[in-house]
Amino acid sequence: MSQSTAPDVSAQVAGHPSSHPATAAELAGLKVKLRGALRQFPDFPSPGILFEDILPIFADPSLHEALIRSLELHILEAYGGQKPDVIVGLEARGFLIGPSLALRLGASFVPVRKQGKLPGPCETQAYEKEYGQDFFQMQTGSIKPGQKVIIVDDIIATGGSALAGAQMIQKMGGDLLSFIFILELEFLHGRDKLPAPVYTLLSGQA
Ligand SMILES: O=P(O)(O)OC[C@H]1O[C@H](OP(=O)(O)OP(=O)(O)O)[C@H](O)[C@@H]1O
Ligand SMILES: Nc1ncnc2[nH]cnc12
Ligand SMILES: [Mg+2]
Repeated sequence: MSQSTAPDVSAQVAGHPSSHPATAAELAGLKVKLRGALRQFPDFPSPGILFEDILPIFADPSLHEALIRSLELHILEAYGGQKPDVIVGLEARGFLIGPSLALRLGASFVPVRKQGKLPGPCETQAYEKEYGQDFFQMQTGSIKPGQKVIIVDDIIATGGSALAGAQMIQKMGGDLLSFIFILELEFLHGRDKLPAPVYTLLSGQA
């Protein structure tokens, strides 16, 4: 098992933010570390797409820890020490981030899955992304009315995937606090179509 130097923040999330050792300098250092790990693959999965590969972050426990710590620092600062009730992750790469971030914060994790994977009654939402179309689903009732929700995913490109998640959460009465991504493809202006504040650790392909 890997060693983690991060403190247990579950108490600090509930407490006063000024007691947390969060600093802009710490976050800046973590971002530099994470930026250096990303890889790009031209023409994947189709011609003209420059694919941003975030998987090296998860291959290295210290980078993995840097990622979760960065997102945790942002949430602690953004919400004044209050924690969200639910972290929602978008299948598939959002599942790499969502559960560990939720655990760190003492929040629930709820998945958005591609159509046909979830049992029982579901909410369904069609969406378009940078290189295709698909349908997302959530189990009906997986978000309770009034719950404070943050959506996490690896990348925001056109914003279509994240918008679909937001639409299902809002249909169930969730209070969507924000969207959090590792990387933003700024030239696609995806954040402009999203109905809550957007935070991205890194920007790319401006
Ligand atoms: O902002 P958008 O244009 O919607 O694109 C961003 C989405 O595209 C990718 O998911 P994809 O479904 O392609 O692959 P995955 O199943 O590996 O997450 C990426 O992980 C984001 O979820
Ligand atoms: N350029 C890109 N790289 C990786 N994932 C993506 N999802 C949508 N666009 C992407
Ligand atoms: Mg995805």
